[in-house]
Parts: sequence; C-alpha cells; structure tokens
Amino acid sequence: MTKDIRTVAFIGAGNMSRSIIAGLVAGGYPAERIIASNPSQGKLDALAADYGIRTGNDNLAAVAEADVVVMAVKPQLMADVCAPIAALDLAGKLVISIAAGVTCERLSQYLGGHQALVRTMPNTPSMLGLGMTGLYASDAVGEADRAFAGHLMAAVGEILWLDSEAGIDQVIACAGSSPAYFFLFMEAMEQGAAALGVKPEDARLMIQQAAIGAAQMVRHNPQLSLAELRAQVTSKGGTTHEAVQTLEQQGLRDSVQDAMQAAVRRAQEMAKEF
Ligand SMILES: NC(=O)C1=CN([C@@H]2O[C@H](COP(=O)(O)OP(=O)(O)OC[C@H]3O[C@@H](n4cnc5c(N)ncnc54)[C@H](O)[C@@H]3O)[C@@H](O)[C@H]2O)C=CC1
Ligand SMILES: O=C(O)[C@@H]1CCC=N1
Repeated sequence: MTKDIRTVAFIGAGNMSRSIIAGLVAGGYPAERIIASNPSQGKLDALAADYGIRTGNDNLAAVAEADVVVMAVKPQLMADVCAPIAALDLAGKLVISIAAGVTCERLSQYLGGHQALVRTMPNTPSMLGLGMTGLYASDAVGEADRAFAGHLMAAVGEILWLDSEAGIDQVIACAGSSPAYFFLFMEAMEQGAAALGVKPEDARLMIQQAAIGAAQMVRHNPQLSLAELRAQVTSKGGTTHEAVQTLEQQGLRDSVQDAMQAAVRRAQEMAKEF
C-alpha cells in the first residue's frame, strides 16, 4: 500500500468502482479518503455500509474535494459527465479513467484540456485483490502522479504499464473483458454437468475448484508452458485426451481468437463514437 494517501473520488459507483473500492479498503487504504458519487442512492448506501467510504450524489462536490478523480461511468456518458467537471479548477488533480474506448486525447478535450490523465483498464477480480490493470500515461503526467496511479491499482492486483495507448485495447481483450470468457466457459461446464445428471451445487463446487486449481497451477509453475500443464492432465489414451480433442475439433482456439479480436475492434469503434 502506498504511503502517498490522497483523497480519491470515484465518479460512477457501478460494478467496476465497487470492485476497486473493495480491493483498496481490504488492502488498508483509508476508507475516509475514498468518496463515491453516483445518481442512484442504493449503490451508495451499499458501498457506505460495506466499506465505510464516503458517498454522495454531487459529482462536482466530490471532484472539488478530491486530489484524484477516477472517471468510472459508461463510455457513452463520459462527455456529459465531464462537461460540468471541466468548469471546475482541476489544477493539481490527477484524473484516472477506467473507461473502455475513451482515449486520453478525447478525455482531455472533455475536461477542458486537462493533462494530468492516466488511462487504465482494470477488471472485476480487483474486488478480491486479484485484479489485472493496464495503465497508460502520456509524457505530460508527472512522476508522482504516475507512481500514485500505479500504487492505487497495484492495491487491487497486478499492474502492467503500457508504452503506447493502443496497448489498452490489448489489455481489454486479454484481461478487462476476459473474466467473462472464463465465466462463460464455466457456465458451459455447468450445463454439461447438468446434462450428465450432476446436482447443481455439486457441479458448481467441482467447476469452481477446477478453475481455481488450474489458475493457481499456472501461477505457481512459471517454468511450465500452458501446453505442458495441459499435458500433465492428459493421460495417453485417456479421458482428457478425448475431451480436449473434441474442443480442438470444434474450433475452440479460433473462437477465442475471434472473440479477442472482436473486443479490440469494439474498443476501436468506441474510441470513434465517444
Ligand atoms: N465492468 C468491468 O468489468 C469493467 C468496466 N470498465 C469500465 O468501467 C466503466 C464503468 O463500468 P461498470 O462499472 O461496469 O458500469 P456500471 O453501469 O456498473 O457503473 C456505472 C455507474 O455510473 C453511474 N452513473 C451514471 N450517470 C452518472 C453521472 N452522471 N454521474 C455519476 N455516476 C453516474 C451509474 O449509476 C452506475 O452506477 C466503464 O467505462 C467501463 O468501460 C473497465 C474495465 C472492466
Ligand atoms: O465490456 C466492457 O466494455 C467493459 C470493458 C472491459 C470489461 N467491461
């Protein structure tokens, strides 16, 4: 946890802000230095109750008080939400965006030319401190701000600094969106288990343990390639071979590659739209 404690305002208190706030508070970031601003009260009440942070409905009051502003609304709302914020004195404030498909240049325009911007791409496992965040900052961002943004996101998982802004779209495909790919795979397994007559609660337990176990095997065996880890499960002439062959024949690899390219394409389209 960073010793550089600043007041951080989250503008938009949805799924992703909640994930980051949960991870920050669990990691010891002082809750009284975190503010969440959102139009609807329900999410704010839940955040205040669960994490003891400060909340409000007034974006401008939150920004005025903050040293660091995390822009966490949907990309299509970013322009409208930024317009009144741009009228405030933002000097000395660091703005961190987590939005997909909103470039630094566009965000800077929305904020009246503000330059102290770090663009990030986190993911929801940040909630458990198991997040993955890519970060990009232009040369205009000072060393202390860069370090703060890095420490903030490192409090909720691994971080990766990117040399170019295009790298953010690669992070979207590999980490921002990808928890959903794993959930989909697990949903498909849940259906497969049901078709085999497995009780839903037993299926969930087995799928969960296999997924956690597989991810931890990857983490704890950096010397082994993913293909080698797969080979360790795959006995010659055995059951896994049959299952994996079926997935291969039905084009799993191509599907995954197409999906990742679709995510990047959509991010690029969004950068033109928003
Ligand atoms: N959900 C995810 O896995 C990830 C999301 N992101 C990005 O995070 C951003 C937020 O996404 P989610 O949290 O998933 O969406 P969400 O819909 O859960 O949260 C957005 C929040 O913004 C609030 N909001 C709407 N108008 C507002 C306003 N005028 N002022 C303040 N708040 C307002 C909404 O009430 C909502 O609570 C998006 O830009 C998305 O691209 C980035 C990485 C991963
Ligand atoms: O689906 C989205 O657009 C956002 C960005 C990455 C994950 N969720």
